[in-house]
Amino acid sequence: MSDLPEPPGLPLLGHVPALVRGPAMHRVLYAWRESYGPTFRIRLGRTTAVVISSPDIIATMLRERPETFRRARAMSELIKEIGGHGLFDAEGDEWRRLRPLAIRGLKTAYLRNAFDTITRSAARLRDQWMAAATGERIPVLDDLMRYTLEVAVGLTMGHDLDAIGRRDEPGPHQQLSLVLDTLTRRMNSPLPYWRWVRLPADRRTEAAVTQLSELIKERYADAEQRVRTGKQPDNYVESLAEACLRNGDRISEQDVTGSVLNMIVAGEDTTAATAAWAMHYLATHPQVQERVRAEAAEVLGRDHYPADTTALSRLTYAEAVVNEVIRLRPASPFLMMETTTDTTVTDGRTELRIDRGTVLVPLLTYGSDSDPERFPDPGVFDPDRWLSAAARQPSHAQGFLPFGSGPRFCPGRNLALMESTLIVSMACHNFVIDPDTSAGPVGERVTFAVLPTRLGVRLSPIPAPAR
Ligand code: HEM
Repeated sequence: MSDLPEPPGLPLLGHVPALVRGPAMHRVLYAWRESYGPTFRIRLGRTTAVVISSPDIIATMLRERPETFRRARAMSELIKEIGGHGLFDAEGDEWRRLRPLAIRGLKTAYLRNAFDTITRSAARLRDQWMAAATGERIPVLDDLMRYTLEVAVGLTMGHDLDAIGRRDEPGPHQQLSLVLDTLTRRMNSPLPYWRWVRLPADRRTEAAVTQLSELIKERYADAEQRVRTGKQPDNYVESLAEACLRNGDRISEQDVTGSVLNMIVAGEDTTAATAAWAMHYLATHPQVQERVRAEAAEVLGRDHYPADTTALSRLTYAEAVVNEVIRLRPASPFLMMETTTDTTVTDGRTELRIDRGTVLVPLLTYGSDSDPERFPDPGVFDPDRWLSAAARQPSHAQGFLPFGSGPRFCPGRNLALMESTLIVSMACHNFVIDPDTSAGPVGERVTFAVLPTRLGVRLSPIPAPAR
């Protein structure tokens, strides 16, 4: 490890200033990857981390969990401290216990009410956009954050937060997006300042987490009652209650609040960012917009959005748009991991010996926007590439893991694709989308997800008879 190349950094702070102040963090890592090769070292304050881009080594790291590799301890501790401990940051036996519960809970939610919950929120969003004046700047990321939060709360707890309708009223939806900002700020801070002094943003984040935890506890108590009377679970908390009452699974109150919060936070910003980037690409690619519109006209007819999952599954071009957005703007381009033991990994060409406790940063999607071997004309936004037979070849997926891989693969992938595809299709079916750069050019900001900044669009409703 000591012979790995390292970009120039500062004494004490190492590479943190370059990562925080430069362009979005993953872009800085990509630039260093170009100069220093597939494996290099960086210093995050006193911690040395190894950045890895070899697809084979990354696949091994993701597969050998939770035994040999884990999420970075520092990050897990921050999530715990903020009160959001759950599946994402659990390790070892705790993770083995929580993972099947989460998978079963999400499956229950998908099967029973995911579609209705998503369309209810999409309908509210459509109404809100319809009510906006033609030509008004629509802050799509904010709107889509409320959409994904509303869906996540509906699916996990069966509760209608109505974050879209009540957008100007106080509530967790006003502050929840601060959670990832706060986590990121704490992660990048050279000192754990929040243990001595809380900034106003820290206090607001903690208040939002407390508020949501109270809601989860309430909903779980109700779910227990319903399940005791023989009701079949309809959502994630009911599924947890059933596992506890019927199967005797050990689930504490903390398991429930943490798991649900964790699920909401893991799914909200990532999916909202993907849908918001999709709106950006649609606005700047009118010919793609036109094709989504033509597909929607054929599949949806006079409906505003798909009537059922069969209609949704026929929106293949809209889904290709989402996949292409994820290729160019993956919401989670890297992970922060750690080894649990001394180990050696290899991709057949190089062998990397890693000491126990070393922080590792696998670049999950490196090259997806620049490698012409896997993605011809990589810089071009071309949804058609996802409709070709080549898109189904395993080599296409090599080194492109936007949802991770192995035993900790993202359990929310299908939900994220459903939510985003529905927005893409609904938006083009109901509106002409134009870019609005009055706030400046669109940029990127990394919290735990890569979010678009200054993104606005203008929406012109398409009169119903014209559809
Ligand atoms: C476009 C949207 C999304 C992206 C790009 C994304 C990406 C990821 C990635 C990269 C991981 C790490 C996987 C690994 O360690 O191998 C992950 C894990 C996770 N995601 Fe997602 N995700 C998205 C949406 C969602 C949604 C909607 C939910 C919840 C409903 C969700 C819940 C989770 C959870 C709970 C984990 C932790 C799983 C575990 O550690 O066992 N994600 N996601």
